[in-house]
Amino acid sequence: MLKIPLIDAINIKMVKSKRDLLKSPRRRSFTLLRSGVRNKINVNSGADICVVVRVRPPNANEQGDNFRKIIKVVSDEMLIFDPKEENDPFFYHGVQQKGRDLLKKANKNLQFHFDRVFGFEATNAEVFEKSTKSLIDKLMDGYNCSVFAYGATGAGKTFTMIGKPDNPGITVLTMSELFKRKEELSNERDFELGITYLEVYNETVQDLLNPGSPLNLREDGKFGVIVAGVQVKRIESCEELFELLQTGNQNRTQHPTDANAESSRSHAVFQVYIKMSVKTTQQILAAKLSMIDLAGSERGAATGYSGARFTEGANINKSLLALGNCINSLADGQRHIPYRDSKLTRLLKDSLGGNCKTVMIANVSPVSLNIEDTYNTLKYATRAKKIKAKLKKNVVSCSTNIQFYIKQNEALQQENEKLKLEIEQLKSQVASTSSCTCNKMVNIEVASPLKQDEQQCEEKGDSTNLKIKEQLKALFTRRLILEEQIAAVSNSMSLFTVRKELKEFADTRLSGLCTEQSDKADGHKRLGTAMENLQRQTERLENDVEGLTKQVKEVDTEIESLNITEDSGEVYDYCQALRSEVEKAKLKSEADLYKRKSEILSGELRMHGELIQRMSAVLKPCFLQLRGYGYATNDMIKSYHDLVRHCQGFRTVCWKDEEASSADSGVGSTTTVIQSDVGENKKKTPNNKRKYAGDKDDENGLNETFVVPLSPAKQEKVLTRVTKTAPTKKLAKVQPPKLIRLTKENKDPTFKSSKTPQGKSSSHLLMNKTKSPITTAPKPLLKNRR
Ligand SMILES: Nc1ncnc2c1ncn2[C@@H]1O[C@H](COP(=O)(O)OP(=O)(O)OP(=O)(O)O)[C@@H](O)[C@H]1O
Repeated sequence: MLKIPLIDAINIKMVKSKRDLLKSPRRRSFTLLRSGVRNKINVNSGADICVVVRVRPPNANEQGDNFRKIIKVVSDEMLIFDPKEENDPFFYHGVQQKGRDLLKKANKNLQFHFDRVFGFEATNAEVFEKSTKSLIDKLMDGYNCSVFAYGATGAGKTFTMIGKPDNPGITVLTMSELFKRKEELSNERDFELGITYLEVYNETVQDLLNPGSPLNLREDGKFGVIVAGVQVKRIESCEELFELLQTGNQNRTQHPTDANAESSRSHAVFQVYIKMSVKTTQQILAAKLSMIDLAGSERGAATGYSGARFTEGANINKSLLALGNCINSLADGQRHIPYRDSKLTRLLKDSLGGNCKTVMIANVSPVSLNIEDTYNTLKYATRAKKIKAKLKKNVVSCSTNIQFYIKQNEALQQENEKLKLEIEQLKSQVASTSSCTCNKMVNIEVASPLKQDEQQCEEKGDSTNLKIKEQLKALFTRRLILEEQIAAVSNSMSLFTVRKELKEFADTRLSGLCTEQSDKADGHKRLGTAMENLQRQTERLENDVEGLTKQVKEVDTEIESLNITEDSGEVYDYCQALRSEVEKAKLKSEADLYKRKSEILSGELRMHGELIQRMSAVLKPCFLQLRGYGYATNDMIKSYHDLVRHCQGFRTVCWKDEEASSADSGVGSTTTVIQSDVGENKKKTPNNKRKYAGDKDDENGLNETFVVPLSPAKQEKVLTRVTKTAPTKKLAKVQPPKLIRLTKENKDPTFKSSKTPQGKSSSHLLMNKTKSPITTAPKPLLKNRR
């Protein structure tokens, strides 16, 4: 059996003494009434919550003499519950008695005062005028407002809140007033309105405008209660709103009850979010209006339901009990309000008491059939009257506003930069997928002249040209596609080659660094697998290129077979235009390749930079420690200083006979090897500076032999420059230098292989005197390494 939750909730607060606890709830409430407030349950006129009561007219079942009226509306603010029946004379032995019939239950004849009492005849429009219309002012000032419709099932809550299309309820009327006000203030403020329409059914929250899976409630320190995943719909007009409300109501859970054939079995929560920017002050005002049509309270025992209906009723009562408890706690000014007891109270946390202007509409039935429900509702409403609210304007101050905009601006700028970058990336992607683009381009660019030609040809009645052009177009389109494919494949191959080289370098680096054989082996293995993959892919691509090139040849043969020469006139021009399109596409893919290569290489360069930094971080402390403890050999110190100078940008210069060791030291790539032979009479002077090809001021430089690992073209250039320098010319008079291109093949005895880190010899250019300096033991004049 279900309890009557609201009575319990209210009565718990009515316990005055221990003895009261022994009494039944029914007697307890009478105790309260007797103790001073009998016949006048007054409301605290200073209370913040506005409570109005609406008495609905009796329905068809309640008409007639079966039920007596239990509500008498005395004035706009007062009603009498279960009034005394004055015209009900009591006769005893045929004589009219002054007292009442003691066998009949006494009428309660209780006065209830509210902010407003509406009788049968009151329309929705009147209810709106006297209850929720004033909320619009509050909303415009940035205060949250909420409206509750409370009452037993069939008491007229939905009729009051939603109404019918020909008799709209207070939700629609309030909203249309809001729109009216918005229009009036449009010169001063910018408005944004969004609505949500939710239902709480069986302790789950559903979006009525976008039905789906149940939604979760979250609490946010800043924004209060948040319904995760709810869709806020923007609305611009009242008509739009009415449609949305109707849609929502159709999705609402309804089941017939004894009292109402269309009873809503869920709590419907309609919320409007209003954001207003005051144009002059830049203030932002935010407010929320919540309009709640609660599910009808019911007495489980009376309904006699079981199964799903029973659970449904139990949940409705549970949430209404929780709401009653919250109202009691708020009315008593307690600090802890048990909002978390149900989904309904959690959802309405910021709409009930606290920072909110609240209107409660208590709907009651006027006849004795529902006397208990009506009495409970009136007591509930009386209790709610005591809730105090602490209204707080939701204003975003001007300065905060500026900060907000500054932040927003920064965020937007960042986003802008990001988007710019993305656009650039997309552009390059589009360029790299030029195959399709170019394809389209040909089709477009070629199609348009072809169309013009078509017309011209038709005019001239010359269909042969048109036919050839069509053939040409088809062939060149095919060729273009093939060229694109070849370019894509060749580009990939070319990139693979670069990658392979980089991998080889990486392996050499690793070998040079690894101290453990196992590490080396691991590195080699990894590299081996990567290289195998690259090799396989390259081979596959090579096959592809072969096939594609064959196809290109076939296309070319077909084009040639058309025999188009300069004499072919416009057909020739057309053919040339198509050819240049193909060439353009080829050039573009070449450019793409260079771009891609440079990207890879700059990545590698960055990585090298990092690597060097990390190596220095390891090497320097090691060296300092060794030197500090006196373990560093002279060679070590020399090598370290060479390295430092190398890093400073100096090229290392070594004597020819020292070249091998220099190469071994791993700095061979920029080593300039100097071979001196005039040297018999020249002493190695430690303080001599290094000499380079460009040095003009020291004759010592004349006798030097440079071994420069440069490309042949660059070598020639360097040598030309060297031979033209003044001292060199001087020497040339005496003994002109002989240029020898050194390769392994020419087996020149003076050739000394400068080994690359991979151990490969590279071609070097040697400049020395005709007398072979190597045959005599070279005596370096310069001490060029410290
Ligand atoms: N003020 C009124 N004037 C005329 N008819 C009314 C009035 N109030 C309610 N009714 C009628 O009473 C019936 C029940 O009303 P309504 O559906 O609004 O009840 P309810 O409180 O929402 O019930 P439930 O909680 O079960 O959904 C409806 O047919 C409605 O048209």
